[in-house]
Amino acid sequence: MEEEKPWALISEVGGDLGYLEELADIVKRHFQVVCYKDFLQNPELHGSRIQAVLSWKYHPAAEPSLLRLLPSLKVFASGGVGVDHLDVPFINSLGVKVANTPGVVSDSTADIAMGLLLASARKILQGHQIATDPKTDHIPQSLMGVEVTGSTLGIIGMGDIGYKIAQRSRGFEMKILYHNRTRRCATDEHAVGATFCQSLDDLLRTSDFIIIAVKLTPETVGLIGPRELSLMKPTATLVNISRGQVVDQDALVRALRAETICAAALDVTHPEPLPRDHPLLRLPNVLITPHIGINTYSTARRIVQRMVDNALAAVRGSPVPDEVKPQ
Ligand SMILES: O=C(O)[C@H](O)CO
Repeated sequence: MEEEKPWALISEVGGDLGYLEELADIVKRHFQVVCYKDFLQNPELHGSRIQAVLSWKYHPAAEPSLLRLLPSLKVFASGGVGVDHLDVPFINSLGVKVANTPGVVSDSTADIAMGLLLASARKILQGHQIATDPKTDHIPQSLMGVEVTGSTLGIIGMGDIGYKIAQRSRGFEMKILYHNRTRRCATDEHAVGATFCQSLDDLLRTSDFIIIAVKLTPETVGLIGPRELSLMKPTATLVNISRGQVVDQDALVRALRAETICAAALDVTHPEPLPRDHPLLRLPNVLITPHIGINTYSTARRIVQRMVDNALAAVRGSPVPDEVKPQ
């Protein structure tokens, strides 16, 4: 007789995890699935049998009051690499493991960083607007962009994503500087031609493009504040694909308004989305995307498969491949 599949709680199909039926199907191969809204209809019935939560970005089941309704829960399997939306020590204190999906998100996140850099430097969105505006019959001078090829790129945070960004920048013959808590080994540096910059200030002073790829931790909150922005060249562009909290947004607005830096391209903000009247949404030298760094079909499939692998391991009592330990 086939063994009964364990139960998992996911978001509603059409919601985050299940935005493609296909993604929910990957989970359903291994789990009996309860969607969040069905769970809320009858928390007593479902709560006692759910052993895994599979969550993509923020999930309301991460709230302590809800977690307490899941006495059989063994694992909170989160999609993506950042777990800043989860209270890991609290979840662990309930005997529940936390897992993320590092590695599988790096390529698509590095791609979006390069996409933002290029789109901002070469004013691709403004170009599209002009090209599609029926009233426009000339190309304004303001559409002159910044040359990417041969420029200096400063990468803040040289983990997997930062490294993939460096690999991509080589194709643009960029001079690559990086700042990281720990220096990469000489082989890694050589392979991408990256130079370690112990001093963040030096990196900020010399880079034409700066990409932030650090994790959100208490140490990185506000890492780029008024002082750091003031060190950047007036021709420099700041790209953030990490978390909004790493940049002091008020200071960024001031720097962009005063044009003490040239532009910013942000896949992340704080909060997300920004209030509709936020000044960052009105500035002509800002490009914003709604945290879509990992949003590709193949990355999504890999993430969900990885969440399933982590969840199954926890349910079976095996070591969880991507377990996140409290910092
Ligand atoms: O952390 C990540 O992997 C992405 O930013 C999605 O949250």
